[in-house]
Amino acid sequence: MCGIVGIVGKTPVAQSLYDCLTVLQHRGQDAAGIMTIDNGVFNLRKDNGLVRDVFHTRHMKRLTGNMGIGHCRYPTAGSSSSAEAQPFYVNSPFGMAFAHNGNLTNALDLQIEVAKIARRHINTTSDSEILMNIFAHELSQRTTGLTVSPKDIFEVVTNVHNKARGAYACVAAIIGLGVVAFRDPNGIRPLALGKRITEMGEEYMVASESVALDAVGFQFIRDVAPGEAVFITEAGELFTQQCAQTPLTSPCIFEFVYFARPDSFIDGISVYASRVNMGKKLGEKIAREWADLDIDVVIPIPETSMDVALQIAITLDLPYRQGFVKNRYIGRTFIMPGQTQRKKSVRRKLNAISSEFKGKNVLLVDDSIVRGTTSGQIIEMARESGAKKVYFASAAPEIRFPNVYGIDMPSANELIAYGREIDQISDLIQADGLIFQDISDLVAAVQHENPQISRFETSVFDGNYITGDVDQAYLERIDAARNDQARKAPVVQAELSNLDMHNFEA
Ligand SMILES: O=P(O)(O)OC[C@H]1O[C@H](OP(=O)(O)OP(=O)(O)O)[C@H](O)[C@@H]1O
Ligand SMILES: NC(=O)CC[C@H](N)C(=O)O
Ligand SMILES: [Mg+2]
Repeated sequence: MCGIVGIVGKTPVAQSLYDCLTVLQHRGQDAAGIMTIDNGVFNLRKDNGLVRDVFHTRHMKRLTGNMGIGHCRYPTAGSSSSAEAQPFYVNSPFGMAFAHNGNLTNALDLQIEVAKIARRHINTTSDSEILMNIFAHELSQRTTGLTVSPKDIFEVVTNVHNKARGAYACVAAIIGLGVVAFRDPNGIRPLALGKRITEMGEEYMVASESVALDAVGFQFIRDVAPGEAVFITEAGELFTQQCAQTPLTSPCIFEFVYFARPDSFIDGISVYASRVNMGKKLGEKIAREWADLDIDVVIPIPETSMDVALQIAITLDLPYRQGFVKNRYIGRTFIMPGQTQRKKSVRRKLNAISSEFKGKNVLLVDDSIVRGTTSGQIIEMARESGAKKVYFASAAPEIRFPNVYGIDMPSANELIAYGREIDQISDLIQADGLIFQDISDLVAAVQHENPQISRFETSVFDGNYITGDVDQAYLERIDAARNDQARKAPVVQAELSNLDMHNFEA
């Protein structure tokens, strides 16, 4: 995923940007950055690490200015080098900071265009740096002098839509102009718009999730529409326009399953309510298909599955107990880079309360089973704690296809459900019974909160890639480039140490 935020304020914005990034941290734990504009000068701090580790007081003091953008990164393209932490910077035209959530599916083609036609140099392997240069090139083509109208900005975004494919929710801070944000024509990644009224006037903000607005006292105005661009001038005027010819809201359904915080609203859908609905649907399926099972207690696997599990217990009229304690100082395991790190983290992160398992038949609930890292180890822990039988329920269907739109699942072979039937998956994780949500029920659970949304991005479950440009050859290419084995290769490690030329330590 990745979290993005942009603010045009009336007073310094660094602290608000920082606070927003801390509540968007669940979207990206690998790197963080903030870039502000003060008197025609950019101030930048970015590095690998959690938000709280990247920004120290000395950095915050330097991030002066009433306008700026921020990013927290979960790499899904390029490398994990700190040089690929965002925001990126480009100096022409005007000077621009740029942050991106999502993943381009035509990055290679665009890179060639950027080099040959725009004659711009890309210094990293990040797709976001390419997208920034496409945007900058279109801006330079569209404008001659120093003045840029909202109409110019909207034409630039229209041209970006005509070129870029994949998922992109973006925010750019441009010297002398303001902040521009836009969302791809399918609206795969979320983007919310908010406003704060102060004595000095109105301040505007865009952010990946509405929780970021809540955190700093901005009022939610609405979601940025798929294909739409938002332009907030330096003076604080807001302009918006639809810039795509055929936009069709198709949010990524995995945002609702796992990524987003439950207290966020995305495209008019309460993430929390959608998870409760998932629990109801799955509970009803369990009641239908496992009518004679002897389940004593429902236990969630913290943290994301908790809302789903509680509703399953209510639907089945069974007790709900907290059988695992989560170490609050360990982040999310699924978005960690590399299987070795993910595997080690499960036991450090979760510990069982034996009394809740001893002599009982337990139903463990998780939001999803991706590589099976969590489920396998958790079932083992439940047995070690004395459970008699361990059943397992997943609020998402079987994940059998790679993700190309900003979730780091590049390789089908690494997915536990790839090429396997439910019984085989159950055997692998050593469950006494395994049940998955049906895809139609998952879609219904989310759609129930906003029936106007007719389509969701569901490729990891059904292999239907809505941008229409993902074929087998493409999937093989990203598998070869980004599977766990490829990322361990020594050449990549060597490359990482050479790339960093953006940061400076103070
Ligand atoms: O099958 P896997 O490859 O293990 O992936 C799925 C697991 O990873 C996620 O948890 P994570 O620890 O990332 O975050 P959470 O605390 O928000 O549940 C998700 O909630 C599942 O528990
Ligand atoms: N998950 C994301 O949104 C990642 C953004 C971008 N593709 C990167 O890898 O930095
Ligand atoms: Mg989890």
